[in-house]
Parts: sequence; structure tokens; C-alpha cells
Amino acid sequence: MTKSLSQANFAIETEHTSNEGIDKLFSYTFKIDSRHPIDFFTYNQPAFTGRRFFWKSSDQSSWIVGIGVSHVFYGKNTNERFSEIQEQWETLINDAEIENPYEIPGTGPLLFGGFSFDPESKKEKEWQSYGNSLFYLPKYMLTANDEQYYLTINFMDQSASSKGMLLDEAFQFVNQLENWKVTSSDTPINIKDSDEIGKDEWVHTVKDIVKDLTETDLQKVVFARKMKLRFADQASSSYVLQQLIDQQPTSFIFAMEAEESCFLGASPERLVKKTGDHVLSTCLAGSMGRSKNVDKDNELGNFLLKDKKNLFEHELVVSMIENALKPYCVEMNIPEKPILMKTPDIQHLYTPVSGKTKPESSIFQIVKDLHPTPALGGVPTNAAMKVIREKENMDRGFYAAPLGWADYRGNGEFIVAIRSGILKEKEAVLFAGCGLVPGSVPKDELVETGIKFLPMLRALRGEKE
Ligand SMILES: C=C(O[C@H]1C=CC=C(C(=O)O)[C@@H]1O)C(=O)O
Ligand SMILES: [Mg+2]
Repeated sequence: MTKSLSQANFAIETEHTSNEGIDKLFSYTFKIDSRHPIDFFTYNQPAFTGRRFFWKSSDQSSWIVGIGVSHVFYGKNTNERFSEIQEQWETLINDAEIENPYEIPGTGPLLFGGFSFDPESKKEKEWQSYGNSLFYLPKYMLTANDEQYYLTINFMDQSASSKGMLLDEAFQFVNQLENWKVTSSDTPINIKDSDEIGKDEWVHTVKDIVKDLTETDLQKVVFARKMKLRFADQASSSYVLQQLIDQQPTSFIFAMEAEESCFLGASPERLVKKTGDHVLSTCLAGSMGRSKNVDKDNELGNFLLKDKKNLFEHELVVSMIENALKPYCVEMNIPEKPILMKTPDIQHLYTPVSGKTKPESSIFQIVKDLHPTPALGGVPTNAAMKVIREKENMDRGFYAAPLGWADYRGNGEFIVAIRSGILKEKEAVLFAGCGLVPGSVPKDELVETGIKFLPMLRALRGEKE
């Protein structure tokens, strides 16, 4: 295999973004030598920027990185979008030629992407390139699973006649990858100014919503706000990702680029994971700050475990997730009481909900029925969504929405994309929300959302503590 092929060759992609109907998928998976996922993400950056994704699971066991896109999947603006993406995916997979000798979830052809929080929300320009559902079938994908590394290559073509050529190209890619030196910057991002949009008005609106919560059938509304940042230079997404990986080791680290934008963050909240017939969801709601003093930190945690307001915020999530998963499960396991989940900046009430699914349960249908949980929407769901639409006065886009992956064998994992922000050129918008219930104190909720901006802010600034 020669190495003379210039990197520029990889810029010429066999990309087919329309449903031409005649192309089918050819997918090959190999084991490769160890490769840091960030090196893979930055490989030949100029050719792939705008069409990359990054994923690290919260337990660090699974990393999935895609560069280049072989096929894009869009869904319409309704709740049919979950089924639409599923159908397009199944059609493609049913006709595909797949060589993957490894029984590892997340290897072989895989769809990565997300859905917007609310297809009916007013649309703002920062989310233009994401729409209401956007999924990528990557061209080159690295899966790192328990210290083993797999490369999957996906091509859309009309017949297997070019298989030899495609495999040659794949070997060239692996050779070049081995010699690739990371070029991403290690300089913190210089934040020139920041603006917590409509902060005072937000506190007033929170007061109004809490009043409605006390006087009407509304039980909970998750209300969010945003912060706009301006940088001296363009922010490097790989720099921010590396910081998030180092600073938030127990969270999911994710990034999804679309054209010039990159949506990324460190979410502690899994929506659903499906491996074979095992399903796991995470109820995460109810929050308290952290203290560097261990005794004080335990005191805060113990207070949270007993606090009525936070327990109510949490309990609504557990019962909704239980009801949403029940139809898919033959068996379920839900602990009686929440425990604490601690991240560096904040601690939460946490209840894992697990189960054994009936055959043919699709992860896309489960995501549809789970979204939005009352950790991001509210109770009753439709009434809460109406309040969010009318009073939040912003487009959440993919913030607080399902984002993740599904492989061709039906395994997958989706998070709710919180503790996140969207980067574009020299700007970023960060998002943070909080669960309002009767008794919520507006100023406390302002502080809580302030803490929830911190993971992204500290990653941008390159702060260790
Ligand atoms: C909506 C967010 O957090 C949710 C997840 C955990 C705890 C929450 C809370 O205590 O309010 C929120 O429901 C966010 O981080 O933007
Ligand atoms: Mg809260």
C-alpha cells in the first residue's frame, strides 16, 4: 500500500445526501491499533470539519467518533420524525452489505445525531443547520470499547464492483491515520464578553410560572435560559472536547457538527441505553451545589436527599419514565429511593430505571415515548410545553433534547443534551434550565442555572478546578 496519496484525496467524498434509491450501503469493520479518539476527531480537519461527531459514554467504556458523512437523514417537523428516521435507517440497513465480525455494540454501520427539543418552537438562526432531526451515517468511524479499537468504513454505491478500490482507500486511510499528529490548539479560549440574555426578565417569568404552579393543575415546568459569548478568535471544538473529557470524567461527552456550527457538552443524563434486550434509563432531577470541604459537601448532599421540593421534582421524572418504558418491558427494576450523582460542579438526585424489553422494541420508539421527560419538559407534558413555548422566548434547538446513536443491530444510547452550548465562528451560546415546582424560589433557580453553565464555561476557559 503506498502512502503517496495525499490527504487531500480524502476530501473527495462519496457523499450522497439525497434519497436516490439506487445506492446501497457497503460497510466494513476492522480492528486497528490504539488511537486516541481526539486524534481521530482532528484527523485531516480541513476536509472533515462540519461533518464530524464525538461521543464518550459516562462510564468511559465506549467512545464513538465519526468523520465525514456517507449519508444524511432528515425528519419532518412533527412527532412522526422519530419513526421517519427509524424507517429510513431500516430501509438502508435491509439492503446493505455489511462485514463486521465483531459483536460489539457501536461497531458497524451506525446512525449518530439528534432531534430538536420541540419541533413547534420558534426557530432561531443559531440552530438553522440542525433542523428538527439530523442524523449522520459517518464515512469513517472509530469505536473504542474496553481498550479495543475498531474502524468502520461506510460507502454508498450502486454495486460491489468498486469494493476493491474502496478497501484500498480504507487501508490508505488507516496508514495515514497512524502517522497523524494532532494539530488542535492547547490554548484556552479568550472570552471577550458574555451576556446572560434577559436575566432579570427571566427571574420575573419564573415568579409568574411558580404562581401558576400553585394555582393550576400544572405541576412542573423546566425553564431554561441562555448565555451568549464572544471570543477573540474562533473556538476550536477539539480543544473544548478535550477539556470536557478531562474536567467531567463521569459525564457523557458529545459533539455534533453541522456546517459551521458545533453543538457540544458534558451531559450527566442518559435518556435511554439499549443493549440487546436490556434497557436502562436515568432519572436525574433535583440539584444542589458542591463544596470543596468534604463535610460541607456531604451536608449539602444529605439535605438534597431529604428536601421535599427536590424530591418532588425528581419523583415526577421517575413515574413518567416508568410509565413510558412499561409497554416495552417484560421486566422492570426501579429502586425505591434516589441516590446522589455528583459531578464536579453540581450534585443531583439519581434513580436508574432498568428493564428487559419485549422483542422488536425499537430504540427510536422508546426515545419518542420518553421525550420530553419531566427533567426537561414538565408535568403535564403538553401544558408544560405550552408554557415553555410561550414564555421561554428562545429556541432550545438540540439543547435538552435526545442526542445519541443507534447501530444496525438495534443497540444504541441517547442522552438529553444538557450542560451544552453551540459554537460558531467567534461566538457561542450556552444553555441551562431548572425544574420549577410549587415552592421554587426564583433567585435560587437563577443560581442553579448559573451553576449549570459552569461545565461549558470552565471547558472554554481551560480551567482545571
Ligand atoms: C435542565 C437542566 O437540568 C435538568 C437535569 C437535572 C437537574 C435538573 C434540576 O434540578 O432542575 C434539571 O431538571 C440543565 O442542566 O439545563
Ligand atoms: Mg432543580
